[in-house]
Order: sequence, then structure tokens, then C-alpha cells
Amino acid sequence: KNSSNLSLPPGPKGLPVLGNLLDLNGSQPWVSFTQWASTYGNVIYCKLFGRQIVVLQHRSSIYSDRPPLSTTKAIGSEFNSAQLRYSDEWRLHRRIFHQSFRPEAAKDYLPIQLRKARQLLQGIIEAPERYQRHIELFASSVIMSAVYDYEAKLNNDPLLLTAEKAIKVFLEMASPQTSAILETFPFLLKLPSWFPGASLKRLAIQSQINATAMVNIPFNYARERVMTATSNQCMISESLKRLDTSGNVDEFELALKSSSATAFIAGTASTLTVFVLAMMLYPDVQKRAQEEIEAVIGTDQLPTFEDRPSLPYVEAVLRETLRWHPVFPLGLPHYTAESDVYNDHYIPKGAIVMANIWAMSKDEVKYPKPDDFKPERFFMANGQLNDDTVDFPFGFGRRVCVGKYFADASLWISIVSLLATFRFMRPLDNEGKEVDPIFQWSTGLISHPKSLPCRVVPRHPEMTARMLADVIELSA
Ligand code: HEM
Repeated sequence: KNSSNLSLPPGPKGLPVLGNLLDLNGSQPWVSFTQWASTYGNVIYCKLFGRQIVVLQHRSSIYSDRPPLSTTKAIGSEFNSAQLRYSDEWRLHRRIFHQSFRPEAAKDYLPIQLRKARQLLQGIIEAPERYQRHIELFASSVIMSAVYDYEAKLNNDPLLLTAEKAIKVFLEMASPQTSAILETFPFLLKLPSWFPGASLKRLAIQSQINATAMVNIPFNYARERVMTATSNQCMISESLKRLDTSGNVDEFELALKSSSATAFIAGTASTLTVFVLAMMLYPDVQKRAQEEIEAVIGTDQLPTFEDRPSLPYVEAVLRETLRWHPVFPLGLPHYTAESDVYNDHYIPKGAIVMANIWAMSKDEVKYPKPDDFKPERFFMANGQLNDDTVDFPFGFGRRVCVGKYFADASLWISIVSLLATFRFMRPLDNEGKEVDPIFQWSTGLISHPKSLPCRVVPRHPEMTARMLADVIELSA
């Protein structure tokens, strides 16, 4: 109890130092939090190493701060808008993003997203076994174009590889488990890098090098092109146009290049991999979506954004993909800069507050049989789509995802283009029988199927890369 006589929220009793670590499903903590809710209710308190953690099982717009992490500097992630404290610097980042990616402005990037979705189809038809790599390339090259007006090459593009390398290390270092360990045992980052067991320190140094490259190289490329008036519209060119040269130019440039680099750390590719898994496991859903596309568009053209209102079932497939397996199951951590009272519980200062997006997606009242992939759940009795657009996977309040409208368009155009062109089927065993795919889920902040085996075949068996190129040419 505290001075106002309110108690901390309930939660499992933990051990000193380790806290509730032993009670927690380490690779999928959101599953444990969701189970705990049936015992402790919708607001749970627990401790992980020294950190106080409050988990909310419902949507909440409270607490706009992010936890300060002593590892931020060590891994070179000061640039990351998503990690900034609630401050003027964060407001500047947010403004830059908002100007390019608010709903009206994000429309300017639809042509890029359409073009990249079709490149994705071409990549897959040429190398279907590498479909997952092409999905990753789609997600990052669409950002490269929209943010830097940089046309990434499909093979070994140096800027893309730099960004991807940087993100991989960040996600490893930023997982709740690794950061909790580093927060509790900061000496791990002080050991000389040759010291046995100092692998985290080595990883941290590598991360700093990657981050510097990722923040500066593409930005310098884009700025150069803006200065020589050769740039097309992109977040950098638009922001530099708005630059008030009487203000603090250095501060603005730093915010611009930092927020730009943050755009890479997004969930688009992971969400698309979840979509592929769902299509494989639910062939009837896949077929129904394909029939809808065929009825509306035919077979000799590819869908465009104009077709979106005429394809309600595809819309429901996108919503169900976001709901069925949210790729940020715990969102990003929020933080209490001051103590607070919430739902009659005392919330201490300095607590990490997580909204359990996973629990929201598995709400059996709202989504009966939540483990089933069922786009039909989004239709009302009159056959119209309901108004649940599944926005909770993008977070809440002032820290809600700033890229959500852009991400929504990228996801829709890639999903509809993939469905129009390919079938996603289960892998075959030695006897040629279809079997469920065997794969692992990634752990850490982002959860998605890793190395997901899938047979991706053109919907029309005679379709070749050459013919697809013709269809793309003929499509609007
Ligand atoms: C399917 C794709 C995506 C998903 C599921 C997703 C999800 C999220 C989530 C859960 C958060 C944390 C919200 C919170 O703290 O409550 C977030 C924050 C953020 N997202 Fe996204 N995101 C996606 C795509 C994107 C894209 C494409 C961009 C950039 C163009 C982007 C930029 C950001 C930024 C900058 C933040 C930090 C916001 C802040 O801290 O103020 N995201 N996103």
C-alpha cells in the first residue's frame, strides 16, 4: 500500500532479483500475461529483475512516456523515435512523420506502394522458394522509396543490407529479456569485447556501427538529390522544403535523419508472413478471397487501389490477419514518469506499462473462437463490413503508430496482389502429401513465423515471369 492507501495492482508473487521471471513464458510473455488475467484481472503488476511492470489487458491511451534504457546509448539507438522520452525532441520527430504519413499525405505514396507490390510479384514468380525474402524486400524498399526516394536493387542492395543488418541486431538487443538482463547487469556492456562471455558487448559495438551507417548514408544520398533538384517526392524532400532556415537547422536535420531511419523498424514484413501462414492453413478463405478478386477484376489485370471498396472480403482478410496474430503482441513499452492512480490501483512512478495487444486479439466475447482465422467475423448480418477496423495492433494514445495509414496501404496492396497471382499451399512430405508447415515464431518485440515453408505457385499454372510482366504492363 502507498500513502493514498491504494494497493498496487494484483499479480503473481515473485522472487527477489529475478522477480516473476520463472513464471513467465520467456519466448511468448504475452501468453503468460493473458493467462494471469483470469486470476488477477485486467490490470496486473509484476517484477522482472529490478523493473516494475504493469500490464493492461485492454486498450488504453494513458502514459505517453517511454522507459529510459541505459542500453540505448550503448547500442546506438538514440536516433529511434519510438524510444524517445516524452519530450520536445519526440514532438519534433512526430511532427516530421505526421506531415508525410497522416492519412491525406500518405495517399501521395500509393503509386510507390503499387509499383513495389508488383515488383514483389515478379520477385516471387522468379524465385518462389525465396518468397519470404521478397516480402522483406518489399517492406524495406517501399520505405526506401517513400522516405529517401531511393530505388533499392532487388539483389544485394548496399543500403538495404546496412539497414537490415542494423535492425536485426536492434531487435535482438531490444527484446524485453535482453534489455532486462542488461539493465540489471550493466557490467556485461563494460567487459572488454575479447572477454569470454562478452558477446553482448560485441553485439552492442556492432549495433552502434550499423546504426550510424543506417542513419547517415541514406540521408546523405537523399539530401544530395534534393540539393541538386533531382529528387522525387519523399519524406526527406518534403521535410526539407518545409525547413525553416531561421530556426535551429542542425536540430531539425538530426531529427529528420533519425526519424527517417526509424521508419525501417516496422511490422509490415512480419504481418505479411502471418498472412501467408493463414492462407496456407485456411485454403477456403484463400479461395473465397481469390474468387472475389476474380469476379471484380477478372484475370487479365491486377488490382489497384481503386478496387479496394469493391473487395470487402479481401478487406476482412487484412483485418483478420492483423487480429489473428498481432506482430507486436505487447506493443511498445510505455512508462510512468509520475505515480498515478488507475482503476483504483496505485501505479508507481518508473513502471513500464504494457498494453497486452495479444489479449485484446484473443477476446472471446468480441472475437468468438479467437484462434480460428475467420474473416467472416467482420461482416454484419446484412452482408456489410462492420466498423471494427482492428486498429489496436498499432498501439494507443499519443504514441500510436505514426505509420499506420501507410502500413495499411502497403499491406492491402501486397495482399490483394499476392492473392490475385499466387496460391499459397502447405509443403509436401516425402510421399507428396500436404503437411502442416513446421516453423518457429521469432521471439522478442516482434513475433512472426521464421523460415516458413510454403509452396507458392502461380494461380494460373501456365503463368510465366514474362507473361506476368505483360499483365503488369497492361494493368492500370
Ligand atoms: C503492419 C505494420 C506496423 C505495425 C503492426 C506497427 C505497430 C506499431 C506499434 C504497436 C507501435 C507502438 C505504439 C504504442 O506505443 O502504443 C508503433 C509505433 C511506431 N511506428 Fe509502427 N507499425 C507498423 C508499421 C509502421 C510503419 C510503416 C512506420 C513508418 C512509416 C511506422 C512507424 C512507427 C513509429 C515512428 C512509431 C513510434 C511512435 C512513437 O513512439 O511516438 N510503423 N508501431
